[in-house]
Amino acid sequence: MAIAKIAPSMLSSDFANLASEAERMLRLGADWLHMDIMGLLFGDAEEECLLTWHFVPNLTIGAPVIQSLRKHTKAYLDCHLMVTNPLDYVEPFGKAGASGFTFHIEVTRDNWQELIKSIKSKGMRPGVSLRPGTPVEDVFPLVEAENPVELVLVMTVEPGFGGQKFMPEMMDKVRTLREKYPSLDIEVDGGLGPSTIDAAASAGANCIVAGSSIFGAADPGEVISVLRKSVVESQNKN
Ligand SMILES: O=C(CO)[C@H](O)[C@H](O)COP(=O)(O)O
Ligand SMILES: [Fe+2]
Repeated sequence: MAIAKIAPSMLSSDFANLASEAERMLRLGADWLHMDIMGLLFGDAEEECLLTWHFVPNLTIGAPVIQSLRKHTKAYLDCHLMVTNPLDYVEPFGKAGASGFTFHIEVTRDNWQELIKSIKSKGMRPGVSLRPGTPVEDVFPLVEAENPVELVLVMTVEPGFGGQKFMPEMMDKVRTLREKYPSLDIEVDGGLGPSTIDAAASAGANCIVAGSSIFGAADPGEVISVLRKSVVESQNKN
């Protein structure tokens, strides 16, 4: 059975105090720290990408920040790369101490085999993510490959920003993946919190990313335990 992992999205933390925010999340029960890397070239149309030079309309952090944080924690750093050229970042993220390296399928149609191999060669765990408009079938070959991804991240908001509304219709993708791959790590990301977790957990998600609902709560530790309880209870029912 895929183990429950609660991953606070550090995008909602106080970046000026990243090390202490990370330590606080781990002390409150987090399993992983989700690091949102947003940068060059992420757009719906290739032409749009070339014009805007962004994959999402935002910029966050890069490998130097991962390297700095790594000096303060041994935690699993679950890196979600919203960039159009992930292959260029494998080496710097590997050197910086990233644990998981999740890239987007939309920008890796031609080179995902090379990318997975490269991620593993740098000692990281490969994952693939899909935007809300991308069909779930697109990631099947990557899970079934001889050298497969070990995690599928189903975006439950349009990538780019924290604090958006959860898209329940994405749960069909999670259900499909869970039926096909009983022990796969299936991660959901965007708008997760106490009011949406049951939908994700009952669909079969086991890795839960949550930013604003944890960092914005009066009692973040309580939110982490509510998220975990929902995943564990759903798994026990099945
Ligand atoms: O990948 C992301 C955005 O692209 C973030 O991980 C995600 O939005 C988490 O934030 P929140 O829980 O506040 O929705
Ligand atoms: Fe993310």
